[in-house]
Formats: sequence, structure tokens, C-alpha cells
Amino acid sequence: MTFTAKDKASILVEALPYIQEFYGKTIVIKYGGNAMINDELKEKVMQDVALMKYVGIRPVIVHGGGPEITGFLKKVGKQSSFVAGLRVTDAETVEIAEMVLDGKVNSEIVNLLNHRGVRAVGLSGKDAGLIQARKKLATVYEGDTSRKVDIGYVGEVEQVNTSILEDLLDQDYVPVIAPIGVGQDGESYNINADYVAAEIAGALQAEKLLLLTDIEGIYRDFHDKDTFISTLHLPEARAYIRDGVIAGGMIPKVEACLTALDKGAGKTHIIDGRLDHSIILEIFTSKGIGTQVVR
Ligand SMILES: Nc1ncnc2c1ncn2[C@@H]1O[C@H](COP(=O)(O)OP(=O)(O)O)[C@@H](O)[C@H]1O
Ligand SMILES: CC(=O)N[C@@H](CCC(=O)OP(=O)(O)O)C(=O)O
Repeated sequence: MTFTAKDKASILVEALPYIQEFYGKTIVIKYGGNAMINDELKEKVMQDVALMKYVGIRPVIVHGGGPEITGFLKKVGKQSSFVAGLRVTDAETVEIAEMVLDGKVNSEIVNLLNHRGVRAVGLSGKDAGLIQARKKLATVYEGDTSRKVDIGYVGEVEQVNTSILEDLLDQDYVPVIAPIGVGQDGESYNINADYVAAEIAGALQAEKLLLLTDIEGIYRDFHDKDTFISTLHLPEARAYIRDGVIAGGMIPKVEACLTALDKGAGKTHIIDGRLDHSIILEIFTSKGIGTQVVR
């Protein structure tokens, strides 16, 4: 398809109301492991973040890196297992997760953004006590009942120290956050990045939380493309988790939307990170993409 000059102009003009609406607002992006699989896609995500920044939005990135952790664990002969979408994390695994997330994935994103002229600063939840955490038990639903399972050094966010983030945002930096929390005794916790993004979006009273993933959004039956859900309200979302319509890695994502909305974020969106420029398509076009989870 070729675009005329008029088409190009109208695409830019379509973005204008959104640029005005989001100017000076904070948007939290959860950039997931499955949406980082190739360099070309990474580059497009970085371009989107740069564009947001340069039209006056305050982006905050929380990244995952699940596939990278799984890959590294495999290299050292460790199998990964998950309960309700959360990695079972023993003492050795939490060390490896911290090394991969903070040492590798975080610095790579920071580097790519800096290369694009965006002043990015990498943080883990340990920096300036950004993410205070405590142990989290996984919840397994079985029909009408549920039970809690101990999955090791997996944490949940107790408190977010927003002052470091506010300072960085006020000084025009883009914070890039690895999902590692710190416990009362300085111990590290592996936290699902969706939950971290949710807590950060809530604590910053962000305009939006965007969760990038490896599927178009939420389906009533994800094997049937005709069952796509564009808008999901809180009560339905809770029922879908309970009934198993939403399963596996989608559970933390939808729970993240619920938490962010409860804590004061404006809107939440689950979008396809495999799609080129999914972020700007969601923010700057009238139709948007993906599933929005709203109050
Ligand atoms: N109702 C649903 N709609 C869409 N995806 C679902 C649903 N229930 C479970 N899933 C699964 O959740 C996956 C997304 O979670 P995950 O792979 O962990 O994402 P990420 O790696 O991006 O954090 C989808 O690829 C799909 O297999
Ligand atoms: C407890 C838990 O499951 N932590 C995740 C942290 C990384 C993550 O969330 O990465 P993605 O967003 O790429 O899935 C993990 O160990 O895989």
C-alpha cells in the first residue's frame, strides 16, 4: 500500500487530540518477555517510547524477561515450572532471575533508548527502596474453591517509593524498571512484571497502563478468534479468572489491570506486543487495539 501526502497528513492529524490529551501525563508500559523476542521488534518498541517522550508524555517502562530467565536456567540445567502463571523460585533461581533481569534485560533496554536520544535510567526495585516486597503465595482455583501454594522467593509489592520516579520524570528521564523487589531483611524477591507495572501505575496515578503480550488481547476462548473481547469490566474480569476463561500467563495480566484500576490508574490495556508499533497504535488512534480492562 502506498500513502499519498494527504493520507500521511491525515494520519498525523488523527493523532493530534490524543497528543493534546496525554501531554504531561504518565503512561506505564509493561514490556513482556515474549514481546522482546527479536531485535527488529525491540527497535520498534523503542521508537514508540521515543515518540511518546518527544510529544510530552511521561513514559515509565517496567520490563519482564521470563523467556530469558527460562533460557538461562536451562543452560545451568534447571527446569522451569509455573503455578498460576508465576515462576516457582528457589534460592538459586531468584539469584539467576535478578542477574538476568537487572544485569542483562534492563541494561539492554536502557542502552537501546539512550541510543535513540531518550535519557533512560535503569532501576531495580532495590534502587532507593523503589519496590518494598513480601513473600507471595500463589492462588490455585479449583471449581468454587481456591488454595494457596508456596512457590519460594516470589514476592508481591508492599509499597512503591514513588519519589525516585517523580524526581526522574520531573528531570525528563525515562525510568526503566526490573521486577525485583526487596524484603525487610534486604532479601530479593522475584515479582511478576505485570504486578510491578500495576503497582507502579497505581502509585503514580498513571493515565494508562499498557501491558504488551504475545496475543491480540483477551478471548472468551483463545482458540476461537471470533470470541475476542474489546472491553472487559472489572466484575466480568474477576468472574473469568474464577471460571478459568482467563488462564495461565493471562491471570497475572488481568489481575494487574484490576490492581492498577483499584489503586487509581485511569485505564488499562492488554495489547499485542508482537505487532509493529502496537504502543502508538493504542495511544494515538481512535480505534485503539487490544482489550481494554476498565472499571
Ligand atoms: N482468555 C484468554 N485470552 C487470551 N489469552 C489467554 C487467555 N487465557 C490464557 N491465555 C494465555 O495467556 C498468554 C499470555 O500470557 P504470557 O504468555 O505469560 O504473556 P507474557 O509473556 O507476555 O507476559 C497467551 O498467549 C495465552 O496462551
Ligand atoms: C514470579 C514470576 O513469575 N516472575 C517472572 C518475572 C519476569 C516476568 O514477569 O517476565 P515476563 O513479563 O516476560 O513474563 C519470571 O520469573 O518469569
